[in-house]
Amino acid sequence: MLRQGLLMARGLCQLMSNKLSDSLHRNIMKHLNGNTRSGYAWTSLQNIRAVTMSPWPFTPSQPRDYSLPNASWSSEMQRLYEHYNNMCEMETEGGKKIKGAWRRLPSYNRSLKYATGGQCLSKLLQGKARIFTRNIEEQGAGFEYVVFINKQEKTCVCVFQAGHLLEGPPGHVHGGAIATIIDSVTGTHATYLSGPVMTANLTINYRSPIPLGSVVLVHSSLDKTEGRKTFLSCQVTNTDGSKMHTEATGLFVSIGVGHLLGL
Ligand SMILES: CCCCCCCCCCCCCC(=O)SCCNC(=O)CCNC(=O)[C@H](O)C(C)(C)COP(=O)(O)OP(=O)(O)OC[C@H]1O[C@@H](n2cnc3c(N)ncnc32)[C@H](O)[C@@H]1OP(=O)(O)O
Repeated sequence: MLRQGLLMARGLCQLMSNKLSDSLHRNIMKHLNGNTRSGYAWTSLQNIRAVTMSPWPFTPSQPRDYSLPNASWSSEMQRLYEHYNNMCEMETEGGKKIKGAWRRLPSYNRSLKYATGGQCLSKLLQGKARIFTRNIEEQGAGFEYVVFINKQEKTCVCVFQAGHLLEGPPGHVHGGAIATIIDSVTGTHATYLSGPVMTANLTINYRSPIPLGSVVLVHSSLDKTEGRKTFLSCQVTNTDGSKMHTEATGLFVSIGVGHLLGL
């Protein structure tokens, strides 16, 4: 019955032009919620989304959005995704916008390639380059994460599940991998607030180890901006906030395109 339902949903989606609206996506997810432990359900959901990205289903022109749920996500990861996603701005099927303070940021394996006006630049700058957090083929083996931004509060939260390839101390996440996710989240946050930036300084205090496979929250908040400089603070906690794993501060400096080209 589930299979039939999914096939029907896919057929319906194929009739729609261009892309699946976020609200419909959410509705399908709700529908599938009872089957979230099933890899089949998630894989099918992904296919539905991928197929509907393009009017012609066999040449998808849109990249994969790595921040959407996949079969490797634990129930805790998925619960938190749903929690923040339900607070995001939504569009009803009638096209009406429902206000929400949060916004989920899509995440591709090469942001530049898919950014407005970035296509040419992405060819100039190492065409084969890929963001390494989004470059591990096996789902769940590396960095599984989704970033939400709160537009009003200028804060950001990332739900992060650390896979088995990120081991440092036995059974725990490598400090470099923790630094990577902090840099990625605060860097994304700073870019959202200030446009193109580079990390000038990242100061990290590791307070308690993060078990491999666990889900943590990475919170980022704006401290201040001063000219080209954006200062952010970051905390990595367990999901109920009772344990501090890592604290960090970051300085991001705004750059022009010429800086990336070495001009
Ligand atoms: C919507 C969002 C989507 C986004 C998707 C993204 C996904 C990807 C996310 C992944 C994200 C990954 C992100 C990454 O991993 S970025 C990769 C790691 N970072 C780098 O490689 C950066 C290398 N450094 C540089 O390129 C330059 O030094 C920069 C650009 C940083 C500044 O060189 P620039 O010549 O341009 O500027 P300036 O030297 O005149 O300095 C300007 C001001 O800054 C102050 N200053 C400088 N450095 C420091 C310092 N260390 N501590 C304290 N202060 C410092 C300086 O005193 C001055 O202040 P003031 O005198 O004006 O007061």
